[in-house]
Amino acid sequence: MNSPKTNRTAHVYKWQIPIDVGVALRAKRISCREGLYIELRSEDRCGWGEISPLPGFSAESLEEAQDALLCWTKLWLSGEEELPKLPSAAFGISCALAELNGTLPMKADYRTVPLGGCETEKLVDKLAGAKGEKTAKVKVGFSGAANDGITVDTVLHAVSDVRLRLDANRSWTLSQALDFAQNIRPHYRERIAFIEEPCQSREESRIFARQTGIAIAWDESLRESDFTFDSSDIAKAVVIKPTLTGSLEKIKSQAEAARRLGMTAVISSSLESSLGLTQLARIAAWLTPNTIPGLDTLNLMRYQQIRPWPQSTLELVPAESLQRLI
Ligand SMILES: O=C(O)CCC(=O)c1ccccc1C(=O)O
Ligand SMILES: [Mg+2]
Repeated sequence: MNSPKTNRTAHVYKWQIPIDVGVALRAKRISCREGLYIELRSEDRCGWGEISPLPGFSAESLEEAQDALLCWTKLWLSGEEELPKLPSAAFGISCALAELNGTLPMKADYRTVPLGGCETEKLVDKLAGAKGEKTAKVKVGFSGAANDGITVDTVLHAVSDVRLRLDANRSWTLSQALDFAQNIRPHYRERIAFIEEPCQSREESRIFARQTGIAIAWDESLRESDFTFDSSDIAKAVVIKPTLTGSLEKIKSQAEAARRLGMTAVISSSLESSLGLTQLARIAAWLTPNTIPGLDTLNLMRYQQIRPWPQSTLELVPAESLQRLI
C-alpha cells in the first residue's frame, strides 16, 4: 500500500557520533561518523531511514546526500515518489518508505559475526568461549601475508569448530596471497567460509581461489560498474553493503541474483548508527535468512540513536536531542 498524497509530513535530522573505527577501515580513519535521518509520516503511519555516506567508500559526500535528501523531501511532500540516484540517499529513503508502507518486515536477525584483527590470542579466547554457531570475521592484510596465514592456521587449529570469514580488502599481489595460503594447512581451508577480495584485481583473486581451494567473496567488486553476476564465477559469496549500493529494490535484486547462482549473499555494515543497523538486521532476516549478516560495528560507536540494538548497553540518544534541519 502506498501512502496517500495528502497529510504527509517529514523531518530531516543531522547527527554526529564519535567513533573508533579500529581495524574496520584500514587507512581511511575517521573519528566521527556523520549522517542524516529522514522521518516520514502519513495518516497514523511513520517510517525512518538513515542516510550516512561513508567517507572513503561512498562516491557522494554528506553535503551532496543532504542536498538530494532535502530536494526529494520537498517533492515527496507534494506527492512525488521517485528516489534520488545517490546510493546512500536511495537506501535511506527507500527504508523510510518501506516502513511507512509496511513492506519492510519487523523480524530481524540480530546475530553478528564478531569482527576483529589478526590478534591470535584474543581471538582464540573469545571463540573458545562462544556458544552456538562459531563464525568470526578477521581483517587480514596488515602484518604481512605469510604472518596472516600463520595466524589463521593457528586459530583454525585451536578452535576446531570455528568458521572464519576473512577480509583482505585487495591488499595483496597474487604472490603475496599465495604466501598467505601456503601457511594454512589444506584440510583447514574449508573452514574459511570465504576471504573477501584477496588480490588487487578480480582475475588474480580468481586464480588464487583456483590454486588454493580457498573460497573467495566479492565486496568492492560488486559496486564496480563492470561487475556482472556470472554463473561461471568461482566466487562463493558477495558482500552487500546497502548504504554503498542504493535502494531496497536494488539490494533485493542483488540478493536474488546471488541466490540464483548459488552464491551466498551477506548483508553488511557501512558503519551505520543503531537505527540503520537494526534495519539492516531486518533486511538480512528478510532477504538472506540463512546467512548471518556482517553487522558487528555498533560497539565502535560512543552511543546509539533513536532505536536500540537488542542487548546493547550503549546509551540511547532520542530523536528530540538531534539537530533538526526541517
Ligand atoms: O562486513 C562486516 O562484517 C563488517 C563491516 C566491514 O568490514 C566494513 C565496514 C565498512 C567499510 C568497509 C568494510 C569492509 O568490508 O571492508
Ligand atoms: Mg570487505
